[in-house]
Amino acid sequence: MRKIEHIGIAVKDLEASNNLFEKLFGAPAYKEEAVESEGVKTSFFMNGPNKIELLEATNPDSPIAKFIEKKGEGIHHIAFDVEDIEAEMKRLAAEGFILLNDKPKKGADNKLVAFLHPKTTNGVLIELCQEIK
Ligand SMILES: CC[C@@H](C(=O)O)C(=O)SCCNC(=O)CCNC(=O)[C@H](O)C(C)(C)COP(=O)(O)OP(=O)(O)OC[C@H]1O[C@@H](n2cnc3c(N)ncnc32)[C@H](O)[C@@H]1OP(=O)(O)O
Ligand SMILES: [Co+2]
Repeated sequence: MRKIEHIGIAVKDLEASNNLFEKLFGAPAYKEEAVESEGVKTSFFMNGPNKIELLEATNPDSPIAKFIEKKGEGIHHIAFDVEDIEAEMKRLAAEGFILLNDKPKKGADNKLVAFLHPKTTNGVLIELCQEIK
């Protein structure tokens, strides 16, 4: 794992949160993207070297809808940039972490992604991200 790729924040209303984060950072989201397989629409902000992903649920079964129902809005996951996602998944599985995917899947912002179950990572949902070249 290299650096933090992004921090994911679960929000109820993407448009309202886009306005809020635009005021916070002084610059608008550089991208909006829906990811149907995850039941989310997302927006991305850069602040210096830091990337923030806002996520709104698009259906009641979405992980974001369930998370907001239980815990409310807030930090949902931390994503780490990896060079070789399949090798990293294999390494982490051998270390005893529970992976939520058998293989990498297409995420947002041109990434292949995979998740580790928060019950094996001190209650924090971890995402692995590999840039698609
Ligand atoms: C846009 C694409 C991509 C990107 O490119 O960046 C994304 O970021 S997609 C983000 C949304 N997708 C995901 O989160 C996929 C991975 N998540 C899951 O598979 C599930 O959400 C889960 C983590 C397995 C939980 O699902 P499930 O067991 O069905 O939900 P429950 O509501 O029953 O929760 C069980 C248990 O887990 C706790 N939980 C749930 N989410 C989180 C979280 N984000 N962080 C910490 N803990 C979480 C939840 O509170 C429950 O705990 P207990 O109540 O103590 O049992
Ligand atoms: Co993410």
